[in-house]
Amino acid sequence: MRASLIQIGVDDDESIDSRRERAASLVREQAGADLVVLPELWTTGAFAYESFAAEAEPLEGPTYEVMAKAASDAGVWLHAGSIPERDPDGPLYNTSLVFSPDGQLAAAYRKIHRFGFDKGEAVLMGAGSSLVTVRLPGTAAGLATCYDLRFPELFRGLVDAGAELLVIPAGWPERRRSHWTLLAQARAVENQAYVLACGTAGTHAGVPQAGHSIVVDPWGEVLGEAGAGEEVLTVELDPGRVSTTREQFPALKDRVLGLDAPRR
Ligand SMILES: NC(=O)CCC(=O)C(=O)O
Repeated sequence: MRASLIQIGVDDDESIDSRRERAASLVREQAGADLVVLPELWTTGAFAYESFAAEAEPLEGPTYEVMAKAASDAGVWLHAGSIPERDPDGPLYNTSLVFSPDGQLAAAYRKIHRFGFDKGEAVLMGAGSSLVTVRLPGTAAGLATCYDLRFPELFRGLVDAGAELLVIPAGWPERRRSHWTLLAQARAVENQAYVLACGTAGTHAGVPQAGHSIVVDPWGEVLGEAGAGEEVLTVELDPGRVSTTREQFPALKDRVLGLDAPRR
């Protein structure tokens, strides 16, 4: 299985329309890959809080249309990263879209853990409440977004639902790059799953981005890591390695659930 992570540059001096077209061209260039991944909120930038409301789109808005066509033109499974979604009956959401190679929406995931503590995304967007997995040929992917990476219980839920690939679009800042790499490897090792974590390059809203998109195998080995700039990271995965790793080193079977709370 060939996966290509498009670590697109998100800079304030490029219009969203231009970046959308450029992203679609980059997806088309990945024809021959099995799975293509874009990052979190790559239209606005994950930290461009002041533009979320103005640039939010309905689920089936312009990014959906362009990405559905790009997926079918390239004949790939496309995790199109996330968009600021405007729910007609509710708040904004940070919503990831996955398209099948015929351009049909296969899954949508609303980010559960919103970043910013009491500011930014945490107050501007609503929180998703549902885990999402999507069947891919010969495997299953679990979806998470950026700050979700810090919450291991979410990934355990995805593994319990059958996920073997954990796909994480992000807009992770350079300031905390060491956490990004460490957490991506930790999620892979503890869940004995592939981690595909795709970030952005460039600087938007004054926040330099880490880049360094990374693919980690179920043993925790880094299969590929991008640099800081715009780049397409392509790796070969063997989904069968998830079950062999889980059989040969069956730590997941030793989980102990429902522990008693400490006595006071
Ligand atoms: N967009 C995000 O979720 C940023 C997360 C982040 O910066 C962090 O967890 O650190």
